Amino acid sequence: MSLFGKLKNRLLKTSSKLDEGLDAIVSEKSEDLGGEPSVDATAEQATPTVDIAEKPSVSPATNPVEPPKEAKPDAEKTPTIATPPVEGEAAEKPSLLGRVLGRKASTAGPRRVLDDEMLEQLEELLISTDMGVETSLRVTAAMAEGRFGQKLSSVEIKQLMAAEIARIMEPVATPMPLYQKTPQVILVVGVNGSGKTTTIGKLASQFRAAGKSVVIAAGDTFRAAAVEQLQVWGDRAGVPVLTAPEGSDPASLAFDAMTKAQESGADLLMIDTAGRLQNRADLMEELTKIVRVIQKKDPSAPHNTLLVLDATTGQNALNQVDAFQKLADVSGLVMTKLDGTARGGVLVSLADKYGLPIHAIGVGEQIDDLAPFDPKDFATALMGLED
Ligand SMILES: Nc1nc2c(ncn2[C@@H]2O[C@H](COP(=O)(O)OP(=O)(O)OP(=O)(O)O)[C@@H](O)[C@H]2O)c(=O)[nH]1
Repeated sequence: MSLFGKLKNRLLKTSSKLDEGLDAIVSEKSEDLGGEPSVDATAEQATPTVDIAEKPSVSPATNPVEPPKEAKPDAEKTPTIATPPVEGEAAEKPSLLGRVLGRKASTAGPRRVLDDEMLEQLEELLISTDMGVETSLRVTAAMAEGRFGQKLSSVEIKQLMAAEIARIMEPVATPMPLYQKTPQVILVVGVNGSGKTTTIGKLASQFRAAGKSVVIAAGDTFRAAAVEQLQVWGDRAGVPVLTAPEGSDPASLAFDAMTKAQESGADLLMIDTAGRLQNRADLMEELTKIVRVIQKKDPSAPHNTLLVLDATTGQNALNQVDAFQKLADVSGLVMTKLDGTARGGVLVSLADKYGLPIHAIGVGEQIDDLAPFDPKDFATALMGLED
């Protein structure tokens, strides 16, 4: 099955929620006209299709290949870990949304005149997928522009919304940057249960597949179960996991791990951290100390601080971004558990509000269930459009 097919299947809950809601809204006051669509649903084709790996940055904070600070090492030109390029794929595969929007909208089925009432219902529908009020308003307003009073079918509405969602998300869809400097240190933060361990395992496996040598440090030293779980994932990925006795200082483990990674010539060091957001002062101290000690070995480290978020927490994910931005210098996001949630809209909200790079999305519990974030595929799958 294609990646898009997988993504679509896995975003089924959000898209079927939208599907049912849209059908109900349109058929509430519908006219089954058939014939030509009264709106040009292909107009959004003008949305620029940007090659993610090569696109220019929208702001320094979202540019993965440009060293954000002097202290950061030089970035390689073609670094894509959560998006390992498949040979020939880019050339052969036309833009998904382009294909979807390039197709004539289905002329069959009921249509409804776009008016204030319908617009409000559409806003509510998007809000129900955790897209947030502001972002939902933005999407529906863009969709309605120049189309007020026109008759729209569900498919046309989906296409217009998908185009707007893809437009919002394009600037944040950036693969995790790889730097020439080794070991590249990746600090992984996020609340307990968000999927940090799983994501580290999946990433390690992708790094290995890309020919990189990886070391993992089990920095949540206070929870034996968390360490064991990380070891399981390290085994799966074929990557060594450095641990320390339960209750020992995570910063000291990070220092040892950094030493080992340097001595063994590892390309990447991923450091798992505790996620006790309930005790922020402690967590902040812990994270600050980890950063301080690894900087003794390399002043430019950590080179990435990945925040792992759980999509099933919906809008609460935004609070977590707020909180972790205060605790650490978050450089990018991974959103997990997008499969099986009806709250996938939160990712749009996050992109709209914070503009932090989204490096990858977790779409299952298996080792290869970490997908590159493709805004067009995501928007199309989120809206339940066909490939
Ligand atoms: N369906 C699904 N489950 C996921 C995904 N990512 C992680 N999980 C599951 O979420 C649960 C928590 O994942 P962990 O990786 O242990 O989360 P953590 O943040 O390390 O949690 P702690 O070890 O408690 O700090 C596990 O049961 C994972 O299998 C995903 O993308 N999809």
